[in-house]
Amino acid sequence: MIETRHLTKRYGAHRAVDDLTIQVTPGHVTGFLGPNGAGKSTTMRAILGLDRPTSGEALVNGRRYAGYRRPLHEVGALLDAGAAHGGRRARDHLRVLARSNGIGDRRVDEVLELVGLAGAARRRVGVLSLGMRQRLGVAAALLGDPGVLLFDEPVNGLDPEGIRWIRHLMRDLAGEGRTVLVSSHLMSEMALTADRVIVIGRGRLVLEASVRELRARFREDVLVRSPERAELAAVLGAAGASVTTEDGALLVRGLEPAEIADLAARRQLPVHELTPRSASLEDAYLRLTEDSVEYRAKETAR
Ligand SMILES: Nc1ncnc2c1ncn2[C@@H]1O[C@H](COP(=O)(O)OP(=O)(O)OP(=O)(O)O)[C@@H](O)[C@H]1O
Repeated sequence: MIETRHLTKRYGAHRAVDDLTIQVTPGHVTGFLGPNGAGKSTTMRAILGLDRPTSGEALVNGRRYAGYRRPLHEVGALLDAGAAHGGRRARDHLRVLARSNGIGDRRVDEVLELVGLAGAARRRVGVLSLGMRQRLGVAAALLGDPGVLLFDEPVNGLDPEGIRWIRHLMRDLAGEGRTVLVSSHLMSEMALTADRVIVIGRGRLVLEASVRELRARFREDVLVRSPERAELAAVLGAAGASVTTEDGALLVRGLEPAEIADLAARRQLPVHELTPRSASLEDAYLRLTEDSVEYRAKETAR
């Protein structure tokens, strides 16, 4: 479990994180979303004790990161794939980290195997591809078998196979009951990976919701097909819905799919299709954060 309470981080007069209170619970992948400069990395750094909050606090399992003697057992993080020393061999990089937390070499070999790097254990970090370095970062995060994991933009620069691997890994880790927080500025990516999202803008909380709630909130209409189209349209209209037709289908606003199905069933009107249609999550996200984009290109007049 990760919590921030009234977390504020100021750089000079600029509030990178502004009175942010969030809870990230175990058992699912939580997407941490916001435009560039929204404060995602700063929040993650505060959680990991790398940045000292100006006020408020960030806790992992009820304690500050600095309060843990062997923090790798509590929380693992993938922040910056370039962080490892380039001249060091992959396995040695992990061994140094492991030792500082009382973790033995056997676990090092286990995590190398787990991330598919066993064959590259003796290669120097500097010659590893970006994808392999990302895997090495994940191996480091998993060393202490922690219950809490943070990934900062983990798919950046990865090829499709690498992206699929990391998505599966995050879901598996959450499935094991761990707390998984993953930052991204792409809602489309999070729609595939996350169960819940926390959206921030200009350091402030914009929205905390499940992906399912988000889709429902941005529901546009329900597409309904029925051989008794006219009669069904009249029934739905009488129940307060606004109904239009398109391509032989009814487009219904103002009623939930279950209400539409119940009304049709009561009149014994057959329904061949009932499809709730939402604005794309990407559109929903853009609408949510449009006031908090730090730098925006000016619209060019044509
Ligand atoms: N060390 C620093 N000194 C001064 N300003 C900083 C520092 N670190 C971050 N900031 C500023 O704080 C704000 C939040 O930055 P942060 O990196 O947390 O955002 P982010 O959401 O992770 O963005 P991105 O998606 O671009 O990584 C930005 O305006 C950034 O310029």
